[in-house]
Amino acid sequence: MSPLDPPSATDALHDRRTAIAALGADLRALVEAAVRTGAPDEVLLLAAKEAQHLTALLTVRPRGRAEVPEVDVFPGGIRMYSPVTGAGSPLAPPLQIETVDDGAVVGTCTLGVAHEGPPGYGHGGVSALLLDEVMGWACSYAGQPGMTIELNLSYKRPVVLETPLRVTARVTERHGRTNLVHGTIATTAAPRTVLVEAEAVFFAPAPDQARALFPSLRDPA
Ligand SMILES: CCCCCCCC(=O)SCCNC(=O)CCNC(=O)[C@H](O)C(C)(C)COP(=O)(O)OP(=O)(O)OC[C@H]1O[C@@H](n2cnc3c(N)ncnc32)[C@H](O)[C@@H]1OP(=O)(O)O
Repeated sequence: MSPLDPPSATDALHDRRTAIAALGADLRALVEAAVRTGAPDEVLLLAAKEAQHLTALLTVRPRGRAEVPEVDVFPGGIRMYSPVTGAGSPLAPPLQIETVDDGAVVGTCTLGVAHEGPPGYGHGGVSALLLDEVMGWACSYAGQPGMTIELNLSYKRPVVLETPLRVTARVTERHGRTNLVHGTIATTAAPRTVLVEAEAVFFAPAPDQARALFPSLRDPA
């Protein structure tokens, strides 16, 4: 089993994750519709009322700011509400960590108009988001989950929206708790044509640092 495979889930956990993902998918469709709509003002105001109703429906036992959701595996595992990979997040494309290819971690996703920077193209910050995530997974895959302490990007070509993307990352060097990581974004149709390239430094906090940063962690080691 790869370290990226989620551990087997109980039926209740599976059902909860399925329900979270169903809501996430519809919220993403709603966000995309909202940023593309040409509906008249009165329809927007009606939709705003409906959105307030939904917010009230969901504001039940909200989790604390630093609480790890019970449906997650942290660190190094499934994050249902991640703004990048989270099936339950309306912000996430969501990116899927699909394969580990020759030591590299590969993620795939398609950006929508909600992720737009220049018209028709992805926002540069969204590219950084995708790369940061997949580079983080590369550290986890290499056995040392960590936090980004440096991230440098080179934007070579614009990232087209509504086009399947391939994000790759690989740890190139390790020095103690520090990992140097290389990452790229390309389209799945032309994986050799690099659109965005990144170099990053990740740091794996020592157990005492991790305990201070993440008080709800059960096993900081
Ligand atoms: C699988 C899911 C993937 C998700 C990936 C998402 C990744 C993220 O987005 S993480 C969020 C963004 N990153 C952060 O918030 C990190 C903020 N930084 C920090 O909290 C701290 O710098 C922390 C905890 C990492 C290190 O703490 P600190 O007290 O600096 O530790 P310290 O022991 O002094 O430094 C560790 C090493 O890192 C170096 N370092 C620390 N910060 C930096 C920095 N900003 N730039 C360069 N080097 C740094 C130090 O020089 C030191 O190097 P060495 O061991 O060679 O002397």
